[in-house]
Amino acid sequence: MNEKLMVEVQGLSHWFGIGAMRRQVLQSIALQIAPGEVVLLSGPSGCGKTTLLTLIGALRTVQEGDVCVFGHQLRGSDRRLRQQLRCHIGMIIQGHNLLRCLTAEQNVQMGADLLPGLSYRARRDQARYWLRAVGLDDHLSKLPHDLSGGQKQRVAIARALAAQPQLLLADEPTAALDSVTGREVVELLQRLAREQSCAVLMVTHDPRIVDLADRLVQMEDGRLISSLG
Ligand SMILES: Nc1ncnc2c1ncn2[C@@H]1O[C@H](COP(=O)(O)OP(=O)(O)OP(=O)(O)O)[C@@H](O)[C@H]1O
Repeated sequence: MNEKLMVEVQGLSHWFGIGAMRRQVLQSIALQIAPGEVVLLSGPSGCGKTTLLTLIGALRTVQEGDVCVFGHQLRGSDRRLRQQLRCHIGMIIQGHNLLRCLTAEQNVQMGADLLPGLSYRARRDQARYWLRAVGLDDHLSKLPHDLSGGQKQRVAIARALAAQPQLLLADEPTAALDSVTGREVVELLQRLAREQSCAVLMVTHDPRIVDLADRLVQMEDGRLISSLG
């Protein structure tokens, strides 16, 4: 285990289903991500990208292989450790996952609520800062159903960033965004990676943001087939 790495995956395999329906979706994956590194993960639909992301994000039980996050082994880990680690992992998932009864500002403030020792006002200021950073300062008090798909995606991104994660896992974060906004958002993620030594692993099919990555990793049929630095 290398403690200087944010993520160290070795020999990771994963199966879904039981009995005759059991099917292997990840095959002996190896992946390392250093602090401040932005890694893009791409590959055909169904090849296992989201499964890999959720395993690294401590949202699934590791069946076989090593998954070390911030130097902690997830295989065989208890629920408390996974909960503690998740406080430092930002997730931007497909479908936004915003709370419908909360405004954009309140949704983002939930991210800042994970930071210890901040007053209500400081957490609110954090929420406003990140909403401004994703270009939504005019939409603070809107509920999710009054926002477009791209705006909801930006609120979800602001919420993840407001928690100042050490590791950010993003599943197609630019999918609902136009090319200018998509690039701006990824530039923001890149800046966060640099300034806060946060590691970023992003699933994307978006060729417009490839140049913003430190490394491109390609996946096919549950295997990593290439890694270009
Ligand atoms: N909970 C589950 N139960 C059973 N099979 C699943 C489950 N989740 C995913 N799978 C299957 O595992 C395989 C990998 O799915 P995964 O969502 O990781 O792929 P993906 O590369 O992220 O696809 P996409 O680009 O379409 O989001 C697919 O064949 C999928 O149908």
